[in-house]
Amino acid sequence: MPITDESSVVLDAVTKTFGSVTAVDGLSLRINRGEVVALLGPNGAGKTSTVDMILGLSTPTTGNVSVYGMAPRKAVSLGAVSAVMQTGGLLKDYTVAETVQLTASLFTPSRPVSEVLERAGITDIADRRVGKCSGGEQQRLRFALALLPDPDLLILDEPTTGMDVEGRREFWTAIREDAKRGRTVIFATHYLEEADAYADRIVFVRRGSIVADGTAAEIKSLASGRTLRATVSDADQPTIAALPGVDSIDARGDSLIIHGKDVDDAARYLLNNTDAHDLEITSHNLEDAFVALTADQATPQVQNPTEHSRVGATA
Ligand SMILES: Nc1ncnc2c1ncn2[C@@H]1O[C@H](COP(=O)(O)OP(=O)(O)OP(=O)(O)O)[C@@H](O)[C@H]1O
Repeated sequence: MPITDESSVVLDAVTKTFGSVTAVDGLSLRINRGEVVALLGPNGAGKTSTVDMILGLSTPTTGNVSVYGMAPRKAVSLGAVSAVMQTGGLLKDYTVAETVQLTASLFTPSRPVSEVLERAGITDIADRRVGKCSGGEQQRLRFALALLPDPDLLILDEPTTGMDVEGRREFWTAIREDAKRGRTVIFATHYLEEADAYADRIVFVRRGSIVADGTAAEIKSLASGRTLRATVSDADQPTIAALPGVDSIDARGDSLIIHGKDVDDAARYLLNNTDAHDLEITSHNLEDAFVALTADQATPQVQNPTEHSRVGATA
């Protein structure tokens, strides 16, 4: 269907409660066309609840969700949105091609079977029975099925759970290749490396709210800081602790571990004034950011803006 709205998905102050549990807590988010967005967060953060509302499988308790300016269910019924779910929906005795053929007969219009098999990278296993396919192959089959209506928006909820490394890599290669055509992709994951490798934008969700929104590099920079390790026997720790940029010092035998936003001054001090050697400076990675963002105490450097268009991480 021709889509004119620049935004694929808009969530406006969306809350979803289940009894006394608040799964989604006043979440606002705008996803533009062509973005590949990871909803990243720990277990129970509210990712699936959010995805379900975008798919029209459930409705917000308060707030509003629109997909291409429509109610989600309408967008799904028009073929503008497809989903690749984790489990279910496949009959083990059919072959891969028969499964796609059968599903294609439900859609009018539908992309050709051979085309979606090709795009999902499963042409070579078209004659294999579904029951004999690996987890990764079955997920690529689900991906092929999701492509039949040629959706503008593809939604994947933890699509690679239980898959081995190779299966995951092949699955994501197929998704990424397809996304190059301009399809909007939203996927929920708690695999940091998946979000890092495959998303243009990471929306970090914690306890039903967005705590960070930006590129992987921007999210990583939220765990901003460096660690300086050195072997040193004569360092004056109070002097180092007072240097600009230094947050904390850990002494372990002859090793000194200095943490801080910027440890260049500390390195300079050590080299000029002590017998320090074997200096090593490391920066934090996405995993550090994940730990910082999911820590129980709210991290002071992370804001929680109420409106999330492509704002970048808010450090
Ligand atoms: N149908 C439901 N009834 C009751 N509570 C629910 C229901 N669905 C979700 N919840 C609760 O809402 C919270 C958010 O769950 P949700 O599945 O959205 O999180 P998630 O980020 O997808 O987690 P995971 O990574 O473990 O799948 C959790 O506390 C969960 O137990």
